[in-house]
Amino acid sequence: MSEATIFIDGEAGTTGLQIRERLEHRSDIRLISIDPDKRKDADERRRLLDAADVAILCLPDDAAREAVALIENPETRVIDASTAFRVAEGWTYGFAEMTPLQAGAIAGAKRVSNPGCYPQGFIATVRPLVEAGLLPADAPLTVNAISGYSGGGRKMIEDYEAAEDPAPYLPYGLALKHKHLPEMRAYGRIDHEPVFQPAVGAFAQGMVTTVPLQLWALPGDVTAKRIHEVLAERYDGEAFLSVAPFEAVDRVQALDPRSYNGTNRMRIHVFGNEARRQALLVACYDNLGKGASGAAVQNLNLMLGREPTLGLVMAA
Ligand SMILES: NC(=O)C1=CN([C@@H]2O[C@H](COP(=O)(O)OP(=O)(O)OC[C@H]3O[C@@H](n4cnc5c(N)ncnc54)[C@H](OP(=O)(O)O)[C@@H]3O)[C@@H](O)[C@H]2O)C=CC1
Ligand SMILES: CC(=O)N[C@@H](CCC(=O)OP(=O)(O)O)C(=O)O
Repeated sequence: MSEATIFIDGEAGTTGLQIRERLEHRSDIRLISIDPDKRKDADERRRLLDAADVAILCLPDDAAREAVALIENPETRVIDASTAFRVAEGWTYGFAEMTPLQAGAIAGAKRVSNPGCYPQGFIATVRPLVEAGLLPADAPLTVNAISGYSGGGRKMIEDYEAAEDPAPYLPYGLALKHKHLPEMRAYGRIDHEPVFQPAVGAFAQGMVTTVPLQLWALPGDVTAKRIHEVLAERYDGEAFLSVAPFEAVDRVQALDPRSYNGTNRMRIHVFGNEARRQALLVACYDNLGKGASGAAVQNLNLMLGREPTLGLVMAA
């Protein structure tokens, strides 16, 4: 197996560090690093970007745009963890399980945009239902979600860890214009952006997204059980995504947002009340794992033609 040269631009940040941890022991990869004093030096970054087979960008959006513009080597492939290119033309969305064809598209792509953490849970639960005709594309959808504070990067981590009594639950995104809305709409295959109500919790890492559905308002006779069947069938055999048996939570801890921390796993649950004709679609995963660094390594494996699970923790 030939060794691939990988440069992580932003390797000292939250996402970059976690990707580094997942790659540094691998014999099929040669990691090249920037001198910490030069990490914002454009010439040095260009040199390393051009030397890489794959550059993984773990930067704020503007710095990610700048990094892409710096690249001169036409052979350098890119995985960008930021929001900058998620709905941009010429970029492949790096959510491998999104459709049966997506992993193949990522494998052949030059530019891959890692998905946002929250959108993955939303897209994973909603898109198969739109494609199966259970949810009309113009359905008015809502997504409620909670993330650990590491989702806000180094600054939020420092703030939470310095706080004496941080709020256990803090809703935000109240202006309803969160940066994840365009990708939720585009890849959820829906006509309208959902009402997205995220919250940050006083725990470091882990995430739950919830999409409530008023089944009585949908055309046809959609049941929660049918929704569960469609999702279970869609993700059957996937290494990283599983669908729990219908309503199979007997302890509330099963939906602890931290339950998949350190792994690249996502677990989907469907709950329903058939009499009221309501359902809940829930996804539980690690915002820094499947939500960020794990997905980036999964995409890298696909791009390099490696075993998809290489270097990724599978069990919680
Ligand atoms: N945290 C999360 O859960 C997730 C994050 N992401 C995305 O990943 C990206 C990185 O986020 P995260 O790791 O959390 O952020 P951090 O703030 O933890 O890390 C960002 C890193 O980029 C460095 N940096 C900033 N500007 C430049 C520049 N101009 N040139 C070179 N390096 C620079 C920072 O250095 P310094 O601190 O010295 O400025 C820091 O090391 C973001 O776009 C975010 O949206 C994606 C999914 C989930
Ligand atoms: C808790 C928190 O602040 N989370 C971030 C989302 C994580 C992030 O910025 O990264 P991605 O867009 O790449 O997923 C936010 O809501 O802006």
